[in-house]
Amino acid sequence: MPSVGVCRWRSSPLSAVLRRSFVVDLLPPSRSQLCGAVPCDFPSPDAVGRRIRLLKIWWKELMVLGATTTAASGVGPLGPVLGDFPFAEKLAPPVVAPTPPAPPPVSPPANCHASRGDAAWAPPPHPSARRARIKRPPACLRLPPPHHQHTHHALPVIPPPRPPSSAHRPPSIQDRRAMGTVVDAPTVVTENEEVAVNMLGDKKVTVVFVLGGPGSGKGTQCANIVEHFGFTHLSAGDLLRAELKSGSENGTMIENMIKEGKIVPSEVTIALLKEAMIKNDNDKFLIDGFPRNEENRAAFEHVTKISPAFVLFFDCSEEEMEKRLLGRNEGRVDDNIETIRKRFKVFVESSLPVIEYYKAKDKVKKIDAAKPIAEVFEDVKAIFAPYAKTA
Ligand SMILES: Nc1ncnc2c1ncn2[C@@H]1O[C@H](COP(=O)(O)OP(=O)(O)O)[C@@H](O)[C@H]1O
Ligand SMILES: O=c1ccn([C@@H]2O[C@H](COP(=O)(O)OP(=O)(O)O)[C@@H](O)[C@H]2O)c(=O)[nH]1
Repeated sequence: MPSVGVCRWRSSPLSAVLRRSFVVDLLPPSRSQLCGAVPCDFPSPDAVGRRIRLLKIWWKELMVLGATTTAASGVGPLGPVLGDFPFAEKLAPPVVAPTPPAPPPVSPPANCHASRGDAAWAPPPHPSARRARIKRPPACLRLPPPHHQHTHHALPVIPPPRPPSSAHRPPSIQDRRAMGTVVDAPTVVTENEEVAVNMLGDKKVTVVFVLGGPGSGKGTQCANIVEHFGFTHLSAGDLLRAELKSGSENGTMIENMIKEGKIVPSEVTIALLKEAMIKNDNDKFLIDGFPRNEENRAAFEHVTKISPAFVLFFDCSEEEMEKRLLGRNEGRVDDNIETIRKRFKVFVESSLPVIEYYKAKDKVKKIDAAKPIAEVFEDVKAIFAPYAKTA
């Protein structure tokens, strides 16, 4: 039974908050048999030690199950990664807790609809996992079987970007990246709700994604919406530009991606958006220029547990957008004809599918953005009327 356990570690893109994250992607069937992703934020070397010990125990369990490992670029098998872990040498000789015997076969609880052998079902938490107080979802919430799949899950929906060449094709690196994003407490993102139990805890937030090609007028209209409807404007592009100016460790990478019109890795952008939302007291956010691809979308929903109230889509011809961008005069490194053409291509290939995704959920409000600014805003106002400031 070829099961695959993959592990990687990474540091937060925010240099100010140096938190190490260990992510284990367990691909089916191990994922359901064991524990899914292991959420590990490491505030201190002691905590690192505890988590490493836990991971080692889980690793042994995988071995008991006959798992094999697969290495792929940027992702390493668990064993070597543990050895490479930067804090490992700071630990006293690692005390590996005695591995309890593999748990005996257990039947699913009566109130669980999944049956034994069903990929959705998993045995109860291993005692060692309980000791470490890792939050685990109820067994029934883990990996629903295909015929029960809903759009939102405790685990991210991995969109099918291309048909698998064989039934057992392992997920791509992009799939794994989307799957492996760290979560603190698996929670279901609710459908058709403007707000959900989310990363902001009890604070209910309304999020509107503002999408459209480069130069379609997203930023211009967001400024109007802020003024009239009291939203907070979070431009993903502006956050990335600020991050690169701050001298962040990701600065060079961000700069290169922007110059090339490419999409910055999700974890970087999402960390910035997340931080901005947490810092802000407002409960209404316009997220401008994000998500730019399907991976951005799945990772954002997975990490924040926030589903947008709707998507405001500024529809505009490339000809008009090109004219506007060349006349924008903001000194941006990407407002040159060569990069503009690349950005258009990325928009069509990567961002339009996100709009299609939300269209299928009836969440897209399309605006004719080719009209003059004031006329576009008249259409925008009609959409935002329910959010009119009451004060
Ligand atoms: N409806 C419009 N008609 C003409 N020019 C516009 C319109 N909307 C925005 N612009 C101008 O086009 C440029 C790009 O707009 P911007 O809001 O920065 O686009 P985006 O945020 O989508 O990249 C800016 O110089 C802006 O003043
Ligand atoms: O979520 C985002 C938003 C922006 N960008 C990068 O930032 C650039 C500028 O984006 P912005 O939204 O500021 O401008 P637009 O292209 O919409 O005019 C893009 O081309 C990308 O390289 C990104 O990678 N991810």
